Amino acid sequence: MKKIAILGSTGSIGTQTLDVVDMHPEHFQVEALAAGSNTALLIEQTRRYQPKKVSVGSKELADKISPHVPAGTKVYYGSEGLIEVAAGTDADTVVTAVVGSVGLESTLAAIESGKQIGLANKETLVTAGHIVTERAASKGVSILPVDSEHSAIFQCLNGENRSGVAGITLTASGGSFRHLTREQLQQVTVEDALKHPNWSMGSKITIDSATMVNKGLEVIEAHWLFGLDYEQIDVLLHPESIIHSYVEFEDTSIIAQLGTPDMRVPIQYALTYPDRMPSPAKRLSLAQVGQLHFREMDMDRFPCLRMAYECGKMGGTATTAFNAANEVAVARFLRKEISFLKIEDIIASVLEAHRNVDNPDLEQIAACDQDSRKLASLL
Ligand SMILES: NC(=O)C1=CN([C@@H]2O[C@H](COP(=O)(O)OP(=O)(O)OC[C@H]3O[C@@H](n4cnc5c(N)ncnc54)[C@H](OP(=O)(O)O)[C@@H]3O)[C@@H](O)[C@H]2O)C=CC1
Ligand SMILES: CC(=O)[C@@H](O)[C@H](O)COP(=O)(O)O
Ligand SMILES: [Mn+2]
Repeated sequence: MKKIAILGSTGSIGTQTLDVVDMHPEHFQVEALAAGSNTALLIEQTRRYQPKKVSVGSKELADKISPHVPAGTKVYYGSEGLIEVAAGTDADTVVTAVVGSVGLESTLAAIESGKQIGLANKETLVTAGHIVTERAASKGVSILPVDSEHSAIFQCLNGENRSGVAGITLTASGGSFRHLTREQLQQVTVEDALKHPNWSMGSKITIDSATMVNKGLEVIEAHWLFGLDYEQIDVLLHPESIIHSYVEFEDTSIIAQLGTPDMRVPIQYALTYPDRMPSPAKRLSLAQVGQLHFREMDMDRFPCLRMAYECGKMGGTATTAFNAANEVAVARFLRKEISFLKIEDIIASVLEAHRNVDNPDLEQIAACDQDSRKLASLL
């Protein structure tokens, strides 16, 4: 029986993690759940899974749900509540599925208390990868990837000697606007941007996919998860999202991981590794798929990917600034305050103003995050 805690249980990854639990109730016990503001769903989840601790975004929401949760469930709130859910129970594994760098503190708390991490919250590694990976290593804690591309790479590397790895390639669907030219991007709407061609995901990551920021975040995530140089990490356009990513070895062999696009597969693998169990995902029939397509990534069409590589190579607080600027810009786009193309303008302007700090500590990361957010909200 594996005991799990989920940060972001009401979101896309959180609810699919609970689908995995439902598939294998004899294998998993839910110890704790954290959500932001979806109190109705959190109450439903709490009644069903009877966790020992739950947390919501604010005191008001905690007061609202308290009368409706089972007597054995303690209710917490805010950033302290998130930390309590991450670190304050007997959970073996914490699935980090909140969106944004708000997940950093609770992920570090989970690591500090020796929990394995099922990492969906890529922004945490982007904003403070050196600190998160160092602390995990010093605590002997594994960070198991949930992100589909990183799960693919993780699976391809299974049993391989790392010295034989030449490089990895992350596949990218191209997002909602992959058929549009940059001219045409001037007219696009929030509603159109939220229609991802292959995956059903939360709104922030769906916009990140359309701007190619998602792949940029994933390049940086891969750098930290697998200890690879940026020169060893490539991105390839693959509209079908069937090949989830692949590793190329020194002898020219390539090992890829394939499957229908269904996040329950990588989520489950992160929870059951090194074992595999049946999944409700649809089986892949290559005969039915017939053809797969690939295109080289055009950095002029997707300048956010170029900026992500530049920040990753620069290191220091550059990736923190990139991430913070993007979080604010995407939130503004979703509120219909700015156009789609303004997202990349904001990121570029914040990076231009950014003064890099090498090997930053958490305080310097927090300062950079705040400054970048402030500027991004004014542009
Ligand atoms: N969705 C996917 O398929 C994939 C997602 N990821 C990554 O996983 C993470 C989650 O994405 P996704 O599930 O799509 O996002 P969603 O927006 O669907 O869900 C986000 C979750 O985080 C909760 N949340 C947000 N802010 C806070 C907060 N301050 N305190 C506590 N909880 C909070 C939300 O609660 P509430 O709704 O109650 O407010 C919700 O449960 C992201 O980092 C994303 O990049 C990676 C690969 C694939
Ligand atoms: C499901 C998943 O892992 C997402 O991060 C996905 O990768 C988004 O798709 P694209 O970024 O390739 O459009
Ligand atoms: Mn991904």
